[in-house]
Amino acid sequence: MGEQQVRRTALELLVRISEGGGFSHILLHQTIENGSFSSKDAGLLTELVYGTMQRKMTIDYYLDSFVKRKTSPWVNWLLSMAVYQMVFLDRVPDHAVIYESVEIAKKKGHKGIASFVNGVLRNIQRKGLPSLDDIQDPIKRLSIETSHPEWLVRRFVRWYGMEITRKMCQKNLEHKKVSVRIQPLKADRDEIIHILKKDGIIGTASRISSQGIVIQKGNVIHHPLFEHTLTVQDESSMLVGEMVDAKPGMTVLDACSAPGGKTTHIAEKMQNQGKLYAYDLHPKKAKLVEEKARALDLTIVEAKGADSRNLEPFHSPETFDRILLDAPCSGLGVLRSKPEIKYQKTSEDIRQLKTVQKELLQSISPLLKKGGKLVYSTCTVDREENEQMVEWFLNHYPDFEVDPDFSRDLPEVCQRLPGLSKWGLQLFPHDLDTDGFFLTRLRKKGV
Ligand SMILES: C[S@@+](CC[C@H](N)C(=O)[O-])C[C@H]1O[C@@H](n2cnc3c(N)ncnc32)[C@H](O)[C@@H]1O
Repeated sequence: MGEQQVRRTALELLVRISEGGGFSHILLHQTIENGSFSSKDAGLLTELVYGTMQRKMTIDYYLDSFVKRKTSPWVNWLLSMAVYQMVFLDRVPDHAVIYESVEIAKKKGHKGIASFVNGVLRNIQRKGLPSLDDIQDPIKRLSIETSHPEWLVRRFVRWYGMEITRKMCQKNLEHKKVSVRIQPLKADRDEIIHILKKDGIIGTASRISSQGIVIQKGNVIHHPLFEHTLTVQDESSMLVGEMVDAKPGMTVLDACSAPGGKTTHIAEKMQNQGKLYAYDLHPKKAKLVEEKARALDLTIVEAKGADSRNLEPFHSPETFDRILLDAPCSGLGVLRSKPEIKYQKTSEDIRQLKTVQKELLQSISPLLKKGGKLVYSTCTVDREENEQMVEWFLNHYPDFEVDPDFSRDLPEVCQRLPGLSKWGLQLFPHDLDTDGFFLTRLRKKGV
């Protein structure tokens, strides 16, 4: 496949993602799996899609003074992709970027569009880009410089201050390393690191989970160990499995389980002994949990499609030793792998999600045994969905408290992070190079 075909595919994906036709990481994965991409082509495709999407607001700022007429979405994305390569990538010389972009414009549009694209890009080359220093307001500047909508930057700054917000927004522009979790009933972490090394994949032991390996070099997805022994999982998510504190023989509920990364981790911690009920609102997604558990030989998992706001027909009060509520959330912690989220989410979405989070907490909490533990987690950096949600819950359910052992039980590397508060731990992406993530562990009083 030639580079021009890769660029055309990248353009199609960018248009689709921006029109809400799918998440970037899923579409990229499917396109690469189904197409005949060499690993070099797959690398370029990923770079173009992620890079252009990540930097869209900065690129729009640059393009603004050069594009004086309304353009169709694909032309806008074609120009954006070209600017991304000219400004942020060294690998292709500008004249080649302009040539390729004009060729694509000719094929996809007509001569007029091709000459418009040529004109804009040559103008940029000749005149240079406007300076970001012209933006006086520091919030606006950070917003444009790091491509995060202004309302979001204001929200972050209000809660976490300018310094943390800046570090987080800058981190969100970087590539994220892949990490995997080993199935400990099948393999030993050091052994796996050794096997991977022999196959040219360099992995290092996670500081967050005893089962985690951070991949420093190489592609683990096509390794024969994948699927039956290894699960791709961000280290922040592994922290959940560590903190649920599930033991062999317990009865455990995972209320929002799909696609099953945390369910299977908990089942591993239980050494596949006891019972683990895993629900998800969408039966199709619950099937994924079942498949994942089967692939890892974890037979204690029973996955079902159900609304966890109404589990009464299935379970009596005070049934579970442990409950995980990995709640549906705004996803503002995973902007490195789903950059489009930052442009699509609204404060109204957050308001609606908070209602669901509250309803879930209300309905599952009676199912926990006295003395039992409930982990509440989200993959977002949003105080309303995190700390304030915990505060609301504890105010309304005085039979719960933040587990006094919560911070003591955290891995050492998490114990002095700035996001640790009396409500739980807010991990920022720049803290430990993970996703942004929140978790807390609550305990039902009475024993
Ligand atoms: C953050 S994801 C869970 C990720 C999962 N714990 C993992 O580690 O793979 C939240 C999940 O909650 C599910 N969900 C949303 N509302 C729900 C509800 N009312 N009852 C059960 N599941 C729900 C969504 O379908 C989604 O799969």
